[in-house]
Amino acid sequence: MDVAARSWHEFASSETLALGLSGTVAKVLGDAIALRGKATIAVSGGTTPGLFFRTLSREKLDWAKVTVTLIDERFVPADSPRSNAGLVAANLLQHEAAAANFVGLYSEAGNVQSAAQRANDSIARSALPLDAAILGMGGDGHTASFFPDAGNLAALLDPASKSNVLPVHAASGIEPRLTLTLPRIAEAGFVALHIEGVEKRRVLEAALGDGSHLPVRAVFDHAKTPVQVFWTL
Ligand SMILES: O=C(O)[C@H](O)[C@@H](O)[C@H](O)[C@H](O)COP(=O)(O)O
Repeated sequence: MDVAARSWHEFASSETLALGLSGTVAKVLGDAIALRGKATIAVSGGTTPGLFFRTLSREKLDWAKVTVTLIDERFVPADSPRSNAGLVAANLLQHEAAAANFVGLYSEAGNVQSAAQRANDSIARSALPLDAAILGMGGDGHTASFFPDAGNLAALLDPASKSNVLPVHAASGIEPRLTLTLPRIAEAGFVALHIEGVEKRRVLEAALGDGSHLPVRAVFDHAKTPVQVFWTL
């Protein structure tokens, strides 16, 4: 299968990358609002996106018409230091973007399977189709919570999946996880992969090489639009 076309956007610093990605995302969301009266964006957690979030939070657009959700979440409450919802609340849903609507994936359900079912339904009601999906990538080539050691990786990456959100049990994910499935991400109008550093560039190049089975490759193979890679040293 040919790898989906991709675009490589290289920046001199994290600061200029954050400005470039924020400006691009703000235009994507503004165009969606102009066309449909609303916009949805799913963002990733981790250590990389903080500066991008803080920069995007100051973009001037009709944030009240924007729904922000998550690409994936650790099965922890929002007040946990491991929570992606907490990261987004503290860094993105501030300033101009404080007016946005947020739909998380975690709920107090007794277990991650029940939480995934609840999230599956709430995402269907309020966040699909995504106008923008902003992905990160781990050093093992995972993106979202598509961990190589996930027991249900085939289900997570099934391009024909009807599920929106699935639970994930993977030792490398630390806590149980909740993640959007590959098709819900691949269907987004704009898909960006935000990675920083030489090592992650090497991992991505390996993932895009012939015969690679690193999970991030599935996004490039199935995205309906060229994946926009935003990278800096
Ligand atoms: O919940 C998460 O951790 C993210 O959604 C995950 O997919 C992240 O994007 C990668 O693990 C990269 O994380 P870093 O930015 O910390 O390297």
